[in-house]
Amino acid sequence: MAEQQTKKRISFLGPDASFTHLAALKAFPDSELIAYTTIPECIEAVADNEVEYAVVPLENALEGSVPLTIDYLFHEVQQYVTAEVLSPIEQHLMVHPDNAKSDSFEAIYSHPHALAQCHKFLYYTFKNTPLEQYSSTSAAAKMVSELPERNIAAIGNEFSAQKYGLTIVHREIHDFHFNHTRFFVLSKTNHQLDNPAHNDKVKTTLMISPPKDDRSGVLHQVLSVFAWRQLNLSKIESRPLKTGLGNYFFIADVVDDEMSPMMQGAFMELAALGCTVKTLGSYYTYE
Ligand SMILES: O=C(O)C(=O)C[C@]1(C(=O)O)C=C[C@@H](O)C=C1
Repeated sequence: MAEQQTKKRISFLGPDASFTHLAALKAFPDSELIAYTTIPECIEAVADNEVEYAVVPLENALEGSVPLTIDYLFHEVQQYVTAEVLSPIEQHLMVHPDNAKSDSFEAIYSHPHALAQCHKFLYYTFKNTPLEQYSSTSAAAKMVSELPERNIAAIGNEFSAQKYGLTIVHREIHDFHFNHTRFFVLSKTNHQLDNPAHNDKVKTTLMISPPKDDRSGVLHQVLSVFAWRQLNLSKIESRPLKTGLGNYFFIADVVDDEMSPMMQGAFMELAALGCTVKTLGSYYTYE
């Protein structure tokens, strides 16, 4: 008798109708999706075996990386990227139906990345309206739906307006088109999942801490490790080590499998240079 496949449990940045929820639905249409309030809680749920996978936002095409995700993966846990998911992002301004005729608001609430993606719209349309950061776009939408007596608005996706019964009063308010967010699917074990739109290209994400002697040219040396091996870096950026101003680690995406001979050689050379490398594993790219 076929083993009863227990449903996989997936944590995501909630509540329902966040962009992360939509990404989790795309990646795991038949799993048990469990909403958490913050990104660290999603990641800790994997660490504590409450769930098998976490879906968390990593970077946005307009705003760049989500620092909390990167810093938590670097400083707090060893987890692996088993898949990446890319989602188009459309931001709308929404209000409780009782306030649908307002043309000014006490405040506008949303996730900091969502507020930043709509900076120009907000500056030119609601210049003097306080912008309040919230844990997620859907949390902001849910709060606005529960407080009709306050003349406030939220920024979020169409799904959250429907879910929480809000009226969209300004559509597509993000400043640039082609707005996408990249999400990581995290696990305690290093393996690769099929993703809904993967091709056979594989990426590896590394967190590289330079040697402590702070000698000049170390970044050039690190880049050379990949360059002469023709290992394509699709991304590299620095993040504070939190050991003092000017101390950084680098997060890099390399377009190759970490088990390839060239990548194994790169790991050895980086160690010989005195670098510490934390790998987040290899995964199929999402095209
Ligand atoms: O707030 C949400 O809906 C999220 O899923 C988080 C998040 C993010 O962290 O960037 C995801 C996609 C958008 O860029 C806006 C916010």
